[in-house]
Amino acid sequence: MTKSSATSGGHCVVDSVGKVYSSSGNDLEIVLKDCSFEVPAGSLTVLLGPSGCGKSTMVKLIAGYETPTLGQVRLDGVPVNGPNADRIVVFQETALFPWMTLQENVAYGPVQAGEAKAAAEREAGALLRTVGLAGFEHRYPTQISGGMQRRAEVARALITRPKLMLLDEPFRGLDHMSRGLMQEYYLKLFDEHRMTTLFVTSEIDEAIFLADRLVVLSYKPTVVKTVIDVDLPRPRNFQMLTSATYGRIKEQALDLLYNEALKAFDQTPAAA
Ligand SMILES: Nc1ncnc2c1ncn2[C@@H]1O[C@H](COP(=O)(O)OP(=O)(O)OP(=O)(O)O)[C@@H](O)[C@H]1O
Repeated sequence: MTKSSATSGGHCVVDSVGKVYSSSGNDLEIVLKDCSFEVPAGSLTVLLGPSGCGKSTMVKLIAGYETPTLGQVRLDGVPVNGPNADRIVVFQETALFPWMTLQENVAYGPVQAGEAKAAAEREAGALLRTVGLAGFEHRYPTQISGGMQRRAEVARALITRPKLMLLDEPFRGLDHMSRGLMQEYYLKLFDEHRMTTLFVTSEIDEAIFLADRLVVLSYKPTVVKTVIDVDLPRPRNFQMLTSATYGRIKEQALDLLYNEALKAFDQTPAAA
């Protein structure tokens, strides 16, 4: 995907969305309660909230894998009624096909959509180089590290030119150093393509480092506590983590999250 071919649009509106699950027996659990926020087109919006508050549930509703109990999700004004290639989700777990090379994996979507294999693989190779996988195009997923798999995963999502990228804790489980590098790779791609992104995390530093805006969630029943504009310049670098602006945003987000994290902790059943 070249800069000029980057997809436009992707303005996502989450409008008064609620989600109730029925658990074992007839008990109902209100996970999301009247949540409203927007992902502006071309923005990198981060959904930040304590573990278990319903972040993945929100991603599933926006992706169209599940239906809201109340409210509506809209993409560029059109109500979301199910999954569609205009919204691509990258999960924490790898979904690469183990029997295909990285290049074949990344080219898979366009080839399935009818693009010539050679052209799709050329583009796949270029994207793999952008995410730092030059020289690994012909390796199989089991022959590379977890961090490299995540990068190939992002390349595979990008090649389909979705209107909205949904990344659900894609770097969770990686060691500290790999996670930092992954954040840098994603920011480089974002600076280049400005693809509309909703990035989900429970890590506050990751959230601020990446975001144009933070949507901070409470604990269940979950509401949007606040939206914080992250007015750090782009391109970002790790020196910014010690800036006064960064400190101010972190303090604001931490104040909100601390009490919610305590609630989450209190509701966690004690180990037997
Ligand atoms: N399919 C389902 N059926 C019933 N309850 C569900 C279902 N999916 C999620 N839940 C409930 O929704 C709550 C929120 O789960 P979710 O995975 O969305 O949270 P999360 O914020 O993404 O968590 P984490 O940060 O730990 O990944 C869970 O505690 C669970 O009780």
